[in-house]
Amino acid sequence: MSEKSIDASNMRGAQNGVSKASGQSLTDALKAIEPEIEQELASLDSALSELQDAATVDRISMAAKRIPPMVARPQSAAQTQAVRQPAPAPVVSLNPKASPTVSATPAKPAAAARPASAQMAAVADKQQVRTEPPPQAQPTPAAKPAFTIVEPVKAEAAPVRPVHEAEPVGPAARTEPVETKRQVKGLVTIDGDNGPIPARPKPVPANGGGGGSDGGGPATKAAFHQRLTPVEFTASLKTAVKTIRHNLAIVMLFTIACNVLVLAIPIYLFQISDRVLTSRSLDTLIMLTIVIVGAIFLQAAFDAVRRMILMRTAVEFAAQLGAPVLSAAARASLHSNGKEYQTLGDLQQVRSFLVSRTLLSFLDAPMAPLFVVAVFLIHPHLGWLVVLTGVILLVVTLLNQRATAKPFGEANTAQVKANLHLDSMSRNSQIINALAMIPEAVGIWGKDTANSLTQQVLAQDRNVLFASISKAARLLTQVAMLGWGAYLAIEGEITGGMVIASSIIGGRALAPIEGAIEGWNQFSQSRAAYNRVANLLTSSPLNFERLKLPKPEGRLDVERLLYVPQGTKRVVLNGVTFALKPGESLAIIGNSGAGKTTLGKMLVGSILPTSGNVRLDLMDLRNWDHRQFGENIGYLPQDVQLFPGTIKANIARMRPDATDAEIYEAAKLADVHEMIANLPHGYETVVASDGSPLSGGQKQRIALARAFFGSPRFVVLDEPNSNLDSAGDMALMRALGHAKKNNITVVTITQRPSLLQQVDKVLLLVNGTVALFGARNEVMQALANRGMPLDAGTGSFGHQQIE
Ligand SMILES: Nc1ncnc2c1ncn2[C@@H]1O[C@H](COP(=O)(O)OP(=O)(O)OP(=O)(O)O)[C@@H](O)[C@H]1O
Repeated sequence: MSEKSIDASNMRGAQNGVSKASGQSLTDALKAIEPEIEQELASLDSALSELQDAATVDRISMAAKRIPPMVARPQSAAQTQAVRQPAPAPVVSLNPKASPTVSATPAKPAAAARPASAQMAAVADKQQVRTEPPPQAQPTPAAKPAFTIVEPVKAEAAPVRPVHEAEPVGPAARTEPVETKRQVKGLVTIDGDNGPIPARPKPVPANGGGGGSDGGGPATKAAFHQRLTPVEFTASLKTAVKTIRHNLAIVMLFTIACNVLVLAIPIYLFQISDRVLTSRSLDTLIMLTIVIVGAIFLQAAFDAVRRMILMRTAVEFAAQLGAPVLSAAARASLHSNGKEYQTLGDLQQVRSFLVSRTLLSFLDAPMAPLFVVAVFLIHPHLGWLVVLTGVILLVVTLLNQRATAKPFGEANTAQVKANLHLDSMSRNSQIINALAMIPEAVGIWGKDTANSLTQQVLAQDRNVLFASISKAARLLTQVAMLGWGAYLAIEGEITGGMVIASSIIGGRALAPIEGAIEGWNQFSQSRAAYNRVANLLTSSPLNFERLKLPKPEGRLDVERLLYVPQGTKRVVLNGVTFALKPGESLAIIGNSGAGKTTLGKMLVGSILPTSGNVRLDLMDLRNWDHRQFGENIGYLPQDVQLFPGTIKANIARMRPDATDAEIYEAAKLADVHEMIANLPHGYETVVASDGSPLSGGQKQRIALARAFFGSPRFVVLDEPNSNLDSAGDMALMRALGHAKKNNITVVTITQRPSLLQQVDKVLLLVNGTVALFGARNEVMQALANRGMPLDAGTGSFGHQQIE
């Protein structure tokens, strides 16, 4: 092609009367680059033939065979997902270090399978031709493709990654795992999803149960629970406090040095007035100035170092206690309105105090006696003046503390309430907007905020008043020292320089006390914040280690449950007693307000009974290791909430170590795999905090899969079909059937008689007491005998008749 164009250009040149000389030089130039062009053509030919070779079926299967050792080994969820994700393969092909084998070869089979993906594959191929030198397109040894797989694993390190991000290159790569999964032993395939899911070796269940997670423990440890990490909040607190103490000790050394160097200025003044001015010695002045300049630099450096240490101490304090405080708050909020979460704000408060000017004043305060001694050395009268003012300032400090502690405390309480309202507003933003409740919501928040601000103004007024008194006292003292010093100078007891120096040193002695008074508010708030942090950490029930137990079988014993909510006299549950064998299923029925949800919460330990016990495998729920218990049960609450993140992360209870196989298993068990597969992004669909883009029924079904994640032995489902259509209802029935097959003990709270077909036993709750309990048929017969057949479809279980 190049040669032809060269000839043509020559011909055109001749025809147009272009000068011979210029036509000749062009031909010469083109001839000169001819070898290079030929070489380029040869290499392109070679590259094309390589690509044709690479597209053979043999190469595809070779590529596929290389995958198993990589994907079958235990990996984190993010890693396994990365292997499954389609996007990275072409990315690898653009990497000059990586073998192009895996990305290039599937392009042609993909074209057959999915026309749309063929275009993408072609793009990938073109990129390959442009960017990959031919020698690297050769088939590589088995170790090379390992790199091509590991590469995307790194790229997939981010935990949540919607699949649409990968779409431009996705389809070409999607065909690759399809080929792979047919040949790879030990891989599970999600139909309709993007690729193979690596299976993780399952621990052998001690009781022949459904297997799955036993709390993250290795298979060799049979069914015994392994804690992820020991929980020791008290130890974390001690470590953090130790760090602060240690760093404060170092800061104190720098503070002492700083304060000693501060004396340089009064000494300089004293020397100038009493020595330099009298002797008129320029040399002395220069020497003194050099010394004072050095001292000032040194003091500034020491001051900077101590501030830097304090800043790092504050960061370390927050870093060490952040996770423990959040964990303890999450646990403590179980029995309250969630105000414990604000303890994270307390941590912030302590952190701010650690870098505040107030703390520096507190640290400077112990050095005050040094300055007082210095003033005493100048003249005892002046020393006593400073001591007297110091005492006055201490009294002012105490009065300030008394006058401000209460309003500051009240301001803080009101602020906590306002923050809780804010939190609830953010959670209920949809309803607030739909019902135009913004003015009311803002009003409630405004009331507490106004209370907080009123108290703060009151406290700050008092604080400012006392701070002004202390400042005035200090300035008056300095004036008094100058006046009395002048008198003493007139009397010849001290020199003029001494008068000025003593005034400066006296001011320096009193400054930390004044600073402490000004920052008292911050100090008292930080002290209270620290106390709340310490209380939360030391009193957390997570601190107490429980015995490691085997994976439960699912036996449930409920004994004489009484529940009277705190602060009320209402008996919600009264003498509730029943038992279930492992694998048995129970439906709790009853009218609205009968106490079903309360009982359900009690069965999963989210509220504790006033008296009585709930036992799983004979062990009271209070005595189960909290983590182990949670891992072995499932719960679908009445009010379903999903976490912001992908569907797969939600099913996996946000556990980073969950494998795709476990997620798939839960989805299958809950019979929601088909529904998820029909979503445009399947398991990678990202759910927002309000649950969008899922419908209420879809959310409920995802939450059902979450309840079945990790092969739980005991599951409580509260109104699991309240949002379901008939298809969802059927899927739920099948899910209950799967649970039965897997020997899972299931308690279903329902108002709908249709679900009762799947259960072994039925419990009728009336006004918090067990009215009927027994085998399904017996209970139904008993109800029919009383003129309340369940199949009437009314959903009413008749309080009056039973009572
Ligand atoms: N913390 C509490 N403080 C006061 N009353 C409570 C508390 N918890 C539950 N109750 C009361 O206990 C009763 C039972 O509530 P529960 O939610 O368990 O009923 P339910 O049978 O699940 O009703 P529904 O079928 O409508 O969900 C209700 O009257 C409720 O007001």
